Amino acid sequence: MLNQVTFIGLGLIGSSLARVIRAQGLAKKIVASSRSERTLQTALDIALIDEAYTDAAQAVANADLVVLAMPVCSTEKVLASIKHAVRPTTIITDVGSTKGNVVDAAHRVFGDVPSHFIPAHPIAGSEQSGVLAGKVDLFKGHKVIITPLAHSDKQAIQHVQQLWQAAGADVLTMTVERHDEVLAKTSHLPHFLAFSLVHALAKESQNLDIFRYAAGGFRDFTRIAGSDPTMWHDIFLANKASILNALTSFNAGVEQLKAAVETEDSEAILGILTRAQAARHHFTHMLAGTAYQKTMTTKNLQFVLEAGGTLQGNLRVAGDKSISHRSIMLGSIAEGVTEVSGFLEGEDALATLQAFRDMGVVIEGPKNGEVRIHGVGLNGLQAPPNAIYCGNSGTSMRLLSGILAAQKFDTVMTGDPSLSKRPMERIAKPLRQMGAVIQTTGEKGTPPVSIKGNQVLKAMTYDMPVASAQVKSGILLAALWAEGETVVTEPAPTRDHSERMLRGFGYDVSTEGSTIRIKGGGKLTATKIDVPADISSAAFFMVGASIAPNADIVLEHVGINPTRIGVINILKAMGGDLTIMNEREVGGEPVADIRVRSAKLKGIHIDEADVPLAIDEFPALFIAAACAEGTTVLTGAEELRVKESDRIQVMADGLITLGIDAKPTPDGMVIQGGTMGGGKIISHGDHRIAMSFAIASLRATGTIEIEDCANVATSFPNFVSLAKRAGLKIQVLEV
Ligand SMILES: O=C(O)C1=C[C@@H](OP(=O)(O)O)[C@@H](O)[C@H](O)C1
Ligand SMILES: C=C(OP(=O)(O)O)C(=O)O
Repeated sequence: MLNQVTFIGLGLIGSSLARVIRAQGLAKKIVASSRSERTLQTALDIALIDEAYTDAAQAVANADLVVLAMPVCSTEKVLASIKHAVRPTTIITDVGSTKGNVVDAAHRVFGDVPSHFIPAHPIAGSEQSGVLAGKVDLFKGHKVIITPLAHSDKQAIQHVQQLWQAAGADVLTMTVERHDEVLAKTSHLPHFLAFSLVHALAKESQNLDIFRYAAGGFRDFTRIAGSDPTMWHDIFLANKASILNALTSFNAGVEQLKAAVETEDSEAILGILTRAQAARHHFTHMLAGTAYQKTMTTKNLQFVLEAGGTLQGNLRVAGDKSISHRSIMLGSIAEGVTEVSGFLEGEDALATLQAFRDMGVVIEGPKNGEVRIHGVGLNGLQAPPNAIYCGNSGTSMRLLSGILAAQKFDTVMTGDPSLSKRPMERIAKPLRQMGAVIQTTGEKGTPPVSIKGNQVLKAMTYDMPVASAQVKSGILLAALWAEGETVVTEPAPTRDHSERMLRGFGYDVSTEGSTIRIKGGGKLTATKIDVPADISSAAFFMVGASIAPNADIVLEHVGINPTRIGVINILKAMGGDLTIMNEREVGGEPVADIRVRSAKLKGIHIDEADVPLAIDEFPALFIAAACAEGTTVLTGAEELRVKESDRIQVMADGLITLGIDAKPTPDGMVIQGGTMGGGKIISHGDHRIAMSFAIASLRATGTIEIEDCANVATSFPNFVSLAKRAGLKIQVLEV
């Protein structure tokens, strides 16, 4: 609690902060000084302040904290006028949108910037101005940037931080220079453009008509041209250099789009628009704190499942994740336009899509699962502007490694905290053998992965030590650019979507037993891809319908590639009632509708040959085992320990919480079937753990709460709505 806070200036920002201080009783006395007597009188009338002065020096005399909240260009004058009136311990802060000129002003007035002067900038506002426009919640959830100097007083910094935190703001610090450069682009340039667009239109003779017919686009684009002219006049001058720089690069962008329109270059126009649209969506995600940027926010989703319920009806689950990733990758390096339908609009596949957009590929959509990829050929990828962010997706990072190893440019790939713990040497090592220069991080060889461009790759013969489709695919992709024939042998069959899809793009790949051969130097020709529903997503419903009483569902258009059907084999071996119907082939991949009804499951020793064919389905299958009569034993599945979470440990922990006797082993688990109660499950941000325990509720006797479920959007974004429609008693809470 401060004795006295003094505001110099009491417009929108100052009066909003005064309201926060008043509402929370942070100061005994609020004093203000303003050039406008009317403002001061109004503030006194509404009891926002206790004392008012037109003379700033008088207002600051007894202040512990002075907040400069007037237009930035007045800073020097105001500081000069209060210089001798403030105590040396008084903290002075400001709210200006530019920081360099404020610091310069302090420098000129005081000789050196006082250690108790802490510049700050709340990034909040509205086009309204004045003391009556202020709102107590104006800063809630907004960012406030503090730009302390090297010699700033630590305690003073802390006080200013606490003040803004009390206002509900998200406080961050950066240097003065960085602040001015960032704000020039994100705030000052848009205001500049809005003012100048409205001005240009208003000058035209038929302006009245133009404004009358102006639609939403005009409104959205120019809202901020209604902002306070004095304030913006000051900002434009105060941050002149950075704004002019930002304007120069903006102009270059305008010229580029103008040239594309002039020459009717559809490819270029679409390229600019789709990349802008994607960036804007990405930005919306960031603001909303949804899964793709989850690690940057504290937002978390919790699933709450009431016990009981059943599953009924026809369901088409989300598109196959593995095939969706590959459709973007191969489509991008093919010649011509590839059309994809049934694409999985989940965060993992979108991370791959974004990676290729970053490398200059024009990709339209996804819209209702449809994507059009304007392939650039094997030599057309361009250096991405930044590190490629793979989010939660191991498939993106390992397959991309193969492609990036063969490019002319250097790249770095990063991931979220889960992916950052996963092993990448398994792909880096064989790629090095082909001549790639690729570096993983730390003793465990995890992300970030750095790849040096401009290497000549050579074909190789490689016996894979782990049965991994990601490693196999990464190598096959690198082999497209390698001299000679690459030969890969796998220790057990893994999903062969890459091989099938390469053939679909007209590229010759041969498979004989466990050996795959591919020659470099060919070309891929664009094609059409129909992505089947993902058997890994369908698996939750297969298990759900098997364990729930009176269940009867049909899962439509599910991919039943023989390298993916472990879950069907295992459930059938446990006594599951599954019927495969309408088998057909779409674009080189077999699909079918699968009817699943309730069944009395029994425990089994899972055939190790089924392990790679059901590698992602074990979390769900463990739930089936918990509901089966007798013991289920899984061996040979140590790979589960290096997925999005340690799926052996995390599933065992969850099952034990629900009262099941589950014993983790180094390479699997032993589960005694029994009765599941309720409880709180920690999913460790692993989508498959979250969905598995959600379907467990169909047989549980108590409520199940599952923490950390936002990542379900990586592979199955509409899981909740589909599951609810089918009969799962699921609720989602934002916590
Ligand atoms: O190639 C693929 O699309 C995948 C391969 C598997 O990983 P591994 O190659 O690590 O077994 C699987 O777990 C992953 O979800 C998808
Ligand atoms: C392991 C998985 O995916 P990835 O390796 O692509 O993160 C999965 O989806 O279960």
